[in-house]
Amino acid sequence: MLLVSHLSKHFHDQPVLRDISLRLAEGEVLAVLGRSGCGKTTLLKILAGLETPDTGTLTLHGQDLLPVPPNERQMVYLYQEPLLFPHLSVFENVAFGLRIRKVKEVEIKRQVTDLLAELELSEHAQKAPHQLSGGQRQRVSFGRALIIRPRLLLLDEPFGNLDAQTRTAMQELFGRVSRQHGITSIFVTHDSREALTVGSRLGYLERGVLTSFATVAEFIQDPRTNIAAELSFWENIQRTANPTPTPPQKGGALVLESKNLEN
Ligand SMILES: Nc1ncnc2c1ncn2[C@@H]1O[C@H](COP(=O)(O)OP(=O)(O)OP(=O)(O)O)[C@@H](O)[C@H]1O
Repeated sequence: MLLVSHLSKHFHDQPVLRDISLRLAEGEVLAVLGRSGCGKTTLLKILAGLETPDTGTLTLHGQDLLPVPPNERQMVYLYQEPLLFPHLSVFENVAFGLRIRKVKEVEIKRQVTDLLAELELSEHAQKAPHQLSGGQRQRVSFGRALIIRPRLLLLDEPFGNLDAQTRTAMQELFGRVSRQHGITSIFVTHDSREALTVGSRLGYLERGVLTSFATVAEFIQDPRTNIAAELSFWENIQRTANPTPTPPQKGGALVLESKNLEN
């Protein structure tokens, strides 16, 4: 369980996070939607230990995180550019976290092979990162994170550089694999559709203030998410493209209608 209480952060005299509190149970994915500059990255950096808050507390499974250095927090922070070792194969990139933990060779082979299959990367196992597409590199980076079973996965617009179709496929894959592995994560995004696809919990960050939504319906109806406006835009387009055919009417009915109008 992650507990964030009354977290605030200023840069110089600019408030960037204001009194943020949240609670995330194990296995939940909190999707945080927000526009550019709202403080999403700063929130993730504080969780990862890369920035310190001015005020507030952070606990993970009851442990106070603030004194814990980033490399001991057992979190992984993924962002748009996948960080891979260029000289290692896909297999060895994913295996890396197990090798430094001195896991036995036979176990490494089993875990990495299984995970590569889940991430649809088996046929690319021996390739170097430069021989992969952007979506494949991002899947390797996800595999590197999953293999060490992080206590918290932090994702900062991880699919932002991918084309729309690859992005949709990655969102589905992320949702499926993180559910299977029971990974607790915070996923920040500009894209409301992405938030709805990946999030089991939903939040909106605006000028450093986090709103948490109890239901998907609340999220959809909040005008800041822009979803209701977008739905009505598509409905209008559909109506224009496929106007409802006027039901065939008898002359009498039409006459009656025009009479009524005249009255
Ligand atoms: N190290 C820093 N020093 C000073 N100001 C900073 C620093 N880091 C971030 N900021 C400011 O804090 C605000 C929030 O930045 P942050 O990177 O958290 O935004 P974001 O929501 O992730 O935006 P984007 O989606 O564009 O990356 C911005 O106005 C930014 O200029």
